[in-house]
Amino acid sequence: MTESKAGPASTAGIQARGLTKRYGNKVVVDDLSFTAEPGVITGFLGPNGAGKSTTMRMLLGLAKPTRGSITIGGRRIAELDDPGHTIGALLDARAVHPQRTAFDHLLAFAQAAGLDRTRAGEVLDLVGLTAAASRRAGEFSLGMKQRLGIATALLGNPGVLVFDEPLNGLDPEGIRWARTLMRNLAAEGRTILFSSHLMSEMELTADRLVVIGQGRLVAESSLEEFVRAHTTQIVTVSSPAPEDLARALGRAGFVFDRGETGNLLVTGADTAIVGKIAATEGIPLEELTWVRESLEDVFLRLTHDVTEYGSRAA
Ligand SMILES: Nc1ncnc2c1ncn2[C@@H]1O[C@H](COP(=O)(O)OP(=O)(O)OP(=O)(O)O)[C@@H](O)[C@H]1O
Repeated sequence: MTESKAGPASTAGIQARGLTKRYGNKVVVDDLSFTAEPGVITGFLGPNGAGKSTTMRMLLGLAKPTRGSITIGGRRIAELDDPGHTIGALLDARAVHPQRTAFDHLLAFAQAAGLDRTRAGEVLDLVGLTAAASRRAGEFSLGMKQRLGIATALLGNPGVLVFDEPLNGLDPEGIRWARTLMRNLAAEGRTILFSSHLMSEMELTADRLVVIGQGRLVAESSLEEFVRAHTTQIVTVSSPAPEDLARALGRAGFVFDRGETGNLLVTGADTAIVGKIAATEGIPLEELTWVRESLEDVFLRLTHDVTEYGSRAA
């Protein structure tokens, strides 16, 4: 391979259009449309069972859509001239032959794809596994298996990379490494689609978010827009006369919850308004500050209604 160390041979985006998958009576992916663009890390976020893996499997031609399509640059995987150089994927890091060494694992994939054996060494290096090249994959920790899976996905130097829960099992240093790697791959113009069920992982890694719940699209936007559109500001206020304060806020039409320390959590207000109400009514205050709803809370709220396992996610 001559182009293996340079950028990808070609890049294209991923487009899902009305993608639907039914298993028996169950619709697991439901009329899903989204895009993932070159040069961008697209985070594919959804609770357990939301349909992320099924969507990725349809992209890779491992499951057949019941309706709709998911394509790379407008072409289904079966229609690509050179799929091995176009798309690489990590679907299940545990799917390794336990007796094979890391190098032999990569060599087997490289040979099947018609790649030079030197490429196996190159990708081992890229994922920091050179020192473990002759160790059996069966002895690897999940984090090391994730690295090996990422190396396998990179073998053909593809322009499109699909990673299913790549941060699972990685330690903090490994997570930082994977984030930097994805960022560098995107900076080279590649399309990166990576899934997670944790907003905290997305928050620090993704540029754009595609959020799904029970197979349906819940949100698709840049991370910035997502924050702007969905996070609400909550004012936390406490007083030695909490019932007077609660009545005053209620009269002013504000919605609030009661916090654990006797404080009131007011949604849709700012500190100036709450302070003014208290001052007008002569109610003394002990604390008056605001907190932004966490993105994890936003994600749980948005997906709760459409989430089969909503009660378990709490
Ligand atoms: N081959 C199959 N036959 C029947 N049902 C399936 C099949 N594959 C997936 N499902 C069901 O489809 C739903 C979506 O599963 P999928 O693995 O795509 O979700 P996910 O978002 O990747 O979740 P997780 O994070 O738990 O892997 C689940 O209810 C799952 O049980």
